Amino acid sequence: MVKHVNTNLNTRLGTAVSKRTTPTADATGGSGAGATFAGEDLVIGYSKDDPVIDGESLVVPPGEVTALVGPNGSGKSTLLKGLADQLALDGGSVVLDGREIHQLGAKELARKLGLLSQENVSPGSISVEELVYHGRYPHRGFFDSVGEEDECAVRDAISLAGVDHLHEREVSSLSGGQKQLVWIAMVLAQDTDVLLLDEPTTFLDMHHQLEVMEIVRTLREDREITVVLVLHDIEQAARYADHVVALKGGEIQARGAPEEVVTEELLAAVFGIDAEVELTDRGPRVTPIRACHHDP
Ligand SMILES: Nc1ncnc2c1ncn2[C@@H]1O[C@H](COP(=O)(O)OP(=O)(O)OP(=O)(O)O)[C@@H](O)[C@H]1O
Repeated sequence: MVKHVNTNLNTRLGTAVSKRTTPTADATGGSGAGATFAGEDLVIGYSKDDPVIDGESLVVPPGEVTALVGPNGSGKSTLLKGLADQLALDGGSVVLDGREIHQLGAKELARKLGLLSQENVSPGSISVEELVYHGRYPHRGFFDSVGEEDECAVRDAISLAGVDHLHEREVSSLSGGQKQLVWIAMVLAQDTDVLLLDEPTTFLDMHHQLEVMEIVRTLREDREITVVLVLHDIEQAARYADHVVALKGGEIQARGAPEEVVTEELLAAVFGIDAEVELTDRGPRVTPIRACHHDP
């Protein structure tokens, strides 16, 4: 089963990755591999008096995968939105390849950083292909510059996300999981060096969850894309991420290699569960036993 998944995936990735070798690849904004990305002393929230994130810093290792984990309401999406300039910072700064992101124009930022948000709305009746074009051009006014390279990026993103068979369908007619794959195609079409993915496996069956995580792994290995993703499945986070950052109450409680962070102590303190953690060749295996005291 997994072998079958990987064979399809490699074929799809073969096409998608190859476009990076074109001489014009940098015209898309990509600086190449391993963008540097960090947030320092971040204050982010929805009211200045009561920020969700209050003074946290996060250095994202270039060309690697960092997973944000934590209970509901712990601030993962808020942090991601602040890092993506989707929520104005009330303090601190986010620096991408040596420049503060709020100083980048919308177009330049969209060429460097892609965000898969949880709050996706598709405009009216629109086909999958049209929507992925919107992903390639997240801001109005970009359509005047559509070229062969853009068409290629859209085609590759649709193929990579495995939604070729849906490309003519109206987005509104798709299932939740199918829509999620289309949102993923949208952000892949941006062809950025930094990808921020908020719960990319939401709504997906086990097969597609594995495919999406393998896409993340292969993008990291073949293109050295810098990825920050939010995951609720802690075993998946430990297996696919190089670094795990655990949040609770808007504060970073632990960060480091998966086996350092995913411990029985952390699961009790951050998630409020008694669990057994066994270290295996595939990373920590977590067996939840019961919900214990949970202080939100
Ligand atoms: N649009 C908003 N307006 C006001 N408060 C918000 C808004 N979105 C989130 N919050 C609050 O910010 C806090 C952090 O929410 P956030 O969505 O970042 O958590 P999360 O860790 O991503 O949660 P989940 O796992 O449930 O998606 C919560 O207390 C939430 O109620």
